[in-house]
This record gives sequence, structure tokens and C-alpha cells, in this order.
Amino acid sequence: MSLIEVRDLSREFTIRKRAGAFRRTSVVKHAVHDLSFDIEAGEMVGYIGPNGAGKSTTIKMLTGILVPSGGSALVAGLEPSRQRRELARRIGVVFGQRTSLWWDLPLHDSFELLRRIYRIPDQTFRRNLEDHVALLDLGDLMDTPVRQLSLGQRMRGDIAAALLHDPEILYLDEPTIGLDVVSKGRLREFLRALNHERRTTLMLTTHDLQDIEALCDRVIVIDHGTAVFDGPLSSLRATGGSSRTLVVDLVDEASPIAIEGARVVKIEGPRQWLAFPAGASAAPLVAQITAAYDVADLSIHEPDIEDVIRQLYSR
Ligand SMILES: Nc1ncnc2c1ncn2[C@@H]1O[C@H](COP(=O)(O)OP(=O)(O)OP(=O)(O)O)[C@@H](O)[C@H]1O
Repeated sequence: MSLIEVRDLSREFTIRKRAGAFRRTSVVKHAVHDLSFDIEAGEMVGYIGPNGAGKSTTIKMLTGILVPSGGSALVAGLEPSRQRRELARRIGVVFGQRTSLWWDLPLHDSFELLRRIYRIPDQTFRRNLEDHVALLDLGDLMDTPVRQLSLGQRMRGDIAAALLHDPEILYLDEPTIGLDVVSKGRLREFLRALNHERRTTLMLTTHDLQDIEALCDRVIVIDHGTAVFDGPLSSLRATGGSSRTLVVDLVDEASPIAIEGARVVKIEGPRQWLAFPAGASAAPLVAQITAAYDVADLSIHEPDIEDVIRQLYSR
């Protein structure tokens, strides 16, 4: 059994609209429609899609906040909407846009309250507090009220809080939103270590594709409530007819390189750019070029992930 099992999961919302002075009609919005996927323990999965695609609705169903209108979800063997309390002990949730900490309380008191709410055993609490306070650099901030923390500090506090009870699964919704480059880097490093060393399963929703590139081997792309891609990041690059580029520095300027399987798209002096399908191997191309030309240097450029995803959304 997978840690997260989603089968034909659907959620509709009925939206009532004014259709005249006194008349109202209702429209049904399919926020999530027949969605299916499995996530195994220890995976780090990026869950991405354009605004309004259904990401938050999915996460809300997986955490038990929303009841599905159809299909099923099993998380750690539990049915989220029916076994929400039991599930809360097994999962952690972090929303970048809002905090789960107590605004007026020092960080330390927020953690203490969570210890009681989740009835976290003393040893677990102490070990996690010690580890996470050190790794997330929260030591000097423990006595500061949450409202006085910067966005990055608050986010680190929220992540430490979500991990106090040793959850097997951590859902992160836009964890790096509004953070500077250094803070983003540190946070990604922490999440990578958490996944490697504690085997915590991560499901990450973000509009920052660098988060995905830094953390996730697998990506699920959702649009209009259904999955339009589910696979490794490397295969995502290969979809949508995108291409990789071989950049060849010749010893001397030459006419366009003519080989099978790639075409020259740009020439600047002795440097030539050759495009080839993203799913193809560069090895035979390199062999052909080095056999026929005097080559000073070679490099391969992967397709820009933002372009690939833009193509996927516009389909
Ligand atoms: N409570 C609700 N009532 C009515 N419609 C809703 C409700 N919640 C979500 N929707 C609609 O369902 C669709 C999916 O919304 P959802 O918040 O899941 O998208 P999202 O992928 O998380 O978007 P974003 O990236 O903007 O956060 C949207 O069209 C949204 O307007």
C-alpha cells in the first residue's frame, strides 16, 4: 500500500450567482476532477499548476479539511475527512501565506502549546526542538513574539512547529514565498536533509520552479482539476516538443555543422548552437561532431523548465 493513495478524487463547489434582480442561478465548479496518483514513503513530490488549478483543494482533501464529492483518498492508511484527528498526528502542514503559530506568543510558548495539543512525548519534543532550532537557526528567536519575526524567521518557526510531533508526511504550500535567495537556499537544504535523514515524505506546492528543481525528483502537474503530467522532472523536460541545446566551440569559424539528429539554430564566430529533441541522447551527436570537426569545447544546455511548463499549461 502506498503512503498516499488518491483514486478518482473529485471536489465540486456550487457557486450561486445573481441572474437578475430577484433570480439566482447556481453554477457547479469542478475544482478537482477524477484525480488519481500514489505517493510512496520517502518521496519528495512537487505538486504544481497555474492559479485555480485545484492544488489547495487537493491538499485540503488530503488533510481532511475538505470532504471529497467523489472518489477516495487514503493517507497513511486513514481516510482524511473521517479520521482527521488521527491523521493530524501523522502529518505536518505548512502554509507560506499564513502562520499556524500564536501571533502574540513567543515562539517557545507556541511550541509548548503544540506539545500539549498533540500530546507529544517529552523525549520526542525535546529531541525535535533541539534539532530543528539548531538546523533552522531559531536559537536567538525563541523568546520573540511571532508578530515581531521577519517573514523568513516566521516560516522557519512554522516549519519547526509542523515537525515537532515527527510527522511522516509534510505538506508545504509555497514555503519559500517572499524569501530572499539565501533564506530560500537554507530552507531547501533543511528540507532535503529532513527527507534524506528522517525519510519524511514531502509534498510541495509552489509557483517557484527552482524549489522543484532543487528538491523534487517527481512532479505532478495539475490543470483544471486533473493531472496533466506525473513523472520525473527529467521526463517533464522532454515533453511538449522542447529541445536540448548542444553548444559547440570549434577551433576555427566554419560553415553550419551538418550532422544527423540535430540542427544549427545559431552561430557566433567559432561557436555554434545545435538543437536536438529533449528525449534524445547527446552521445551520438558528440561522436559525429568530434569525428568531423576540430572541437575546442562542448556543453549541453537543458531546456528551461519554465518554458516547458508554460507550454503544458497553454495546451
Ligand atoms: N470554497 C470554494 N468555493 C467555491 N469555489 C472554490 C472554493 N475553493 C476553491 N474554489 C475554486 O476551485 C478552483 C480551484 O481552486 P484552488 O484554490 O484549489 O486552486 P489552486 O491551484 O490552489 O490555485 P492557487 O495557485 O491560486 O492557490 C478555483 O477555480 C477556485 O475558484
